[in-house]
Amino acid sequence: MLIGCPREIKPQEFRVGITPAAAHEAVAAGHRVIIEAGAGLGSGYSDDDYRAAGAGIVDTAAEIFATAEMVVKVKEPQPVERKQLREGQLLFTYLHLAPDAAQTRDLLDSGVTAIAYETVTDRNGGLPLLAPMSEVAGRLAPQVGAWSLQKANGGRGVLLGGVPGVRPANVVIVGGGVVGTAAARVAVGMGANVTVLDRSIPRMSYLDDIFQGRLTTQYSSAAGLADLLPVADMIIGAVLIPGAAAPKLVSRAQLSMMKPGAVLVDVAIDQGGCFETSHATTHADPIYEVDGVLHYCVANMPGAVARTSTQALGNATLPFMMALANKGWRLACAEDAHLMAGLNTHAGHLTYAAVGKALELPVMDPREALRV
Ligand SMILES: NC(=O)C1=CN([C@@H]2O[C@H](COP(=O)(O)OP(=O)(O)OC[C@H]3O[C@@H](n4cnc5c(N)ncnc54)[C@H](O)[C@@H]3O)[C@@H](O)[C@H]2O)C=CC1
Ligand SMILES: CC(=O)C(=O)O
Ligand SMILES: [Mg+2]
Repeated sequence: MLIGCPREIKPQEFRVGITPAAAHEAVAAGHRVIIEAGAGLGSGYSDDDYRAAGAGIVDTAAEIFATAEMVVKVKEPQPVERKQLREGQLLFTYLHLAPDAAQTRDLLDSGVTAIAYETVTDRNGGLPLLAPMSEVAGRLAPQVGAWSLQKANGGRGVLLGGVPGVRPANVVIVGGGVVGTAAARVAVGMGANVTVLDRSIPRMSYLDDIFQGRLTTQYSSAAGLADLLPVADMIIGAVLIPGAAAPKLVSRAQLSMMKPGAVLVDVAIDQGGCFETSHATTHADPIYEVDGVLHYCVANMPGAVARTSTQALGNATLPFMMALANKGWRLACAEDAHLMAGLNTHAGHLTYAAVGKALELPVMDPREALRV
């Protein structure tokens, strides 16, 4: 199979979809790999690193979209990329379609077969291609939140860990999955007073066990979260209902209950955000203020630490990329229900139920799509 990887063009996105190590494995298995010149530079990989792995370097993304049978990326295709996708081509990348009607329309119009990293599942009920980036974004969340709390950045001038004789900051984490757990680890490590809200009691038991009393767990209800708004210095939004638009857990009216200069870090922004006042921002201009409360809503947080993130993502995507290349998407998905869970669009059909529900579009059963 001809596998292509263009340079990411989303603002400040420095990750790359295929590492030299992954290119090497694909070439060793008899596939051809083409990489856009400079695609790896932001993650510290030169064109020569890819050449040494047996990949070809091409000058333009257009060549990749025109020729590759499978396009492997990191972020959702941008409008100029979407115009180049076509029926019979496989796209393997993050999509986050539920909050993105325009992208969904374009993918359906193109006819491309699109497998979304974030909806591929595993046998433990996890999301193996989302998890590595959630590990990164979760660790970054208290770090960017702490920076936002600094006075010069508009925050309330609170140090996360406090100092002897002065209380630490109160950090509330809504959603105790992969992002929430990683965020808790860093926030606890920085000395903050941490509360994690979730709706899964087994998950809260797990957190209670591993943190040994260094954080508090609380069942996530609207009333319980409202009680925490006046005391929180930082709230990290880390909820997920796989593939679906994020539920809105803090309304605009509730911002007035918060301390001026407190910060909301909405990691769930890629699924539309879990605070009513969230809208996606970029690394170039990450923070804005509404009613005195700061919002950090960068939808590609892991891009900030591109080298770590590219390696972590590449480790997770490699076995699935190889299965798709070795078997073709139909056989690979027919043999692996977890990979099939990643299928979001095929030949003009939407094949992911939660996206159809969010966007009020008809959905084809992915098993039926295998026959189309
Ligand atoms: N902004 C960025 O750069 C990145 C964003 N993300 C996003 O972060 C979000 C979280 O991802 P993961 O932690 O991997 O998901 P996860 O599935 O591991 O965890 C989500 C948790 O939310 C909980 N939950 C669901 N509804 C809830 C509610 N109403 N109240 C409290 N908890 C609730 C679930 O029980 C689960 O424990 C996703 O939207 C993901 O796409 C992930 C990586 C990077
Ligand atoms: C998960 C995601 O959207 C990201 O890593 O950018
Ligand atoms: Mg994202």
